[in-house]
Amino acid sequence: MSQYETIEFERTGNIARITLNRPKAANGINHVLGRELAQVASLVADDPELKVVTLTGAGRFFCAGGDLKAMAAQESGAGPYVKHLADNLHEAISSFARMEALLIVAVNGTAAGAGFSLAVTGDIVVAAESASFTMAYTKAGLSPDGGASYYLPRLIGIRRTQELMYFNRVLSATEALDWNLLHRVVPDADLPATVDALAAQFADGPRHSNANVKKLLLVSPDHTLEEQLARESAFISAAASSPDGTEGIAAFLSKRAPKFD
Ligand SMILES: CC(C)(COP(=O)(O)OP(=O)(O)OC[C@H]1O[C@@H](n2cnc3c(N)ncnc32)[C@H](O)[C@@H]1OP(=O)(O)O)[C@@H](O)C(=O)NCCC(=O)NCCSC(=O)/C=C1/CC=CC=CO1
Repeated sequence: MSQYETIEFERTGNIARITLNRPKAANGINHVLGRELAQVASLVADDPELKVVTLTGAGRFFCAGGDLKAMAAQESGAGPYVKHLADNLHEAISSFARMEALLIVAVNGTAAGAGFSLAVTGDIVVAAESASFTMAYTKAGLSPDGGASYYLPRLIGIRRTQELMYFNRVLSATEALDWNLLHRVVPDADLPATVDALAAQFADGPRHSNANVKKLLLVSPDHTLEEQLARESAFISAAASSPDGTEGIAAFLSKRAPKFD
């Protein structure tokens, strides 16, 4: 039996799989899901063996964002409840962003509000053809959270971010791909196999090198060229003497595929 009420969690070798599991509520984030997501994100972020974490939703939704029914049920106003949700969601997003393992997000259906924000935090983001994306926050009289105001301007620029946040435009998966929000769109039936293949590919890959890429890209927009050059230099020189670097270079010279730990 799962240790979580609203999340399925499975770990096989160096791959962990997280599934948001409130399908009857469109995998909306209530206080339990928010808390459990923060817990599971911290668990995977602290696991030094993991190379890949996958994240998807059960049923026909990826995640419809904050649970609006639970918000409406708060007798003395939804503010404190939403603060609690946002704190947990933000803890989870920060853990995913800082962890060395790669986060592969499989967007299996609608991603709305905080569900959209969560989806784009992935290092690799793959969507089913039928998936759709909408910010939805201002339509519900709320404002963005989940890092949307951080990631979206960096990914798609201010004008497109405004289009999503002010107009609540709904993007199809193909449009989201064209807008640089995703890496791949695949037929719905192929999503699980595609994600498994990507997870296996990165599970065989160089953990340290991929973690360096992740760390470099996360801070890049806030650094000067010289700061970033200094960081690149420190990272690549450490990588060159690491087991991954030693194996990668040796494999090239002996004309064979590298075998990373
Ligand atoms: C576009 C939709 C997501 C899907 O539309 P559709 O396919 O037509 O399906 P529906 O019939 O509308 O929905 C299926 C059932 O799911 C329930 N549901 C959907 N979204 C939510 C939700 N956000 N909260 C609670 N329940 C939800 C829906 O009522 C149906 O159940 P019943 O048949 O029993 O009624 C569409 O549903 C939609 O637009 N949903 C709202 C999207 C939205 O506004 N999301 C919230 C944005 S704000 C936000 O995310 C904020 C926070 C705050 C802080 C921290 C953390 C999280 O989020």
